[in-house]
Amino acid sequence: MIELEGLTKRFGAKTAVDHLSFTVRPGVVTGFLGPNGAGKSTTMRMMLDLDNPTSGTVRIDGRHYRELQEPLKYIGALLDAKAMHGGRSAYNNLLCLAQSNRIPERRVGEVLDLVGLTAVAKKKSKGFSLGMGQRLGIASALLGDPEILMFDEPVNGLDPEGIHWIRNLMKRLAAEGRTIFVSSHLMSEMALTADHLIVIGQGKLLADTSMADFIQRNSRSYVRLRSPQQERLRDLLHANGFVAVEAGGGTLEVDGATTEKLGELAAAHQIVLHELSAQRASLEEAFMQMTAGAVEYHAHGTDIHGGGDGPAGPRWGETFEGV
Ligand SMILES: Nc1ncnc2c1ncn2[C@@H]1O[C@H](COP(=O)(O)OP(=O)(O)OP(=O)(O)O)[C@@H](O)[C@H]1O
Repeated sequence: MIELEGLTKRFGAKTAVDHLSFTVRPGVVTGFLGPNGAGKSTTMRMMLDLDNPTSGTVRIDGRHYRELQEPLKYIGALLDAKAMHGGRSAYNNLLCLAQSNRIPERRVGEVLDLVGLTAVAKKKSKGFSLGMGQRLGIASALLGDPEILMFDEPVNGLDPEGIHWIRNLMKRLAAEGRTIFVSSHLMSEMALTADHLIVIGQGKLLADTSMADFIQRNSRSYVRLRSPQQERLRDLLHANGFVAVEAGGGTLEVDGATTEKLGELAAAHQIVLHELSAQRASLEEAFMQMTAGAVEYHAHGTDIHGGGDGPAGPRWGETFEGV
């Protein structure tokens, strides 16, 4: 388990991480999401004691990272895949890490096998492709067989087979009861991997929620209609208090209505429908909507939604269930 309490990091006048408090629990994959510059890497670095917090604390199974003896046995991390010593072979890079954490040498072979690098184990890592470097970084994270694993943008540079592999690896590790914390700026990727989400924007916590709840709360649901009598249909909808927005391709979108209600209304007025479907915005859209507040805040430096007539949904600084 990883626990953050009031974690804050300032670089001069810039607050990169702003009073973050959340808990990363075992047994699930927790996605750590935020747009570029949101403060994800800085947070992860502080979790690993690579950066000092300005204030606040991080606890790894109740202890500060510095208090962990042989930390690789508690927490493994892939932060910067290029952090390896390029002049050393993949095997020797891992061996050095293993020796400094009293991990038996046979484990080096095991993790190289696990990440599919056995064939290039003796090659210098500076010649590795980005994807091979990522795999080597993942091997180093797994070396101590830790209960907690952190991955910063692990699919970067991986080919589709590699992406599939890392997704399954993270799920398998979580199913073994480990704590898996993975950052990404891609919601679509998280949708396929994470069970729980922590979303940050401009260093602040925007959401701490299960994936299912996140989708439920943040994605807009609407009905899409297409008709050869589009104008009549639109007038009819307006006359009945619905706001129908033209969405291209001859379709209309209506918020806050059911397909049953709209289908019956059209039928009662003998309007032919070629499409009547319930739609839900994608996770990517939900994420954009949520973090749009942070971007707007950045641009205006004031209350972004003024009179409250902005888009429905979460806003900058607003809290969510579980936050
Ligand atoms: N050493 C530093 N000195 C000054 N500012 C920094 C430093 N490290 C990070 N920052 C700033 O802090 C903010 C958060 O950066 P961070 O790299 O943690 O974000 P991120 O969410 O990981 O973004 P990305 O997805 O682009 O990696 C950014 O505005 C960044 O410019």
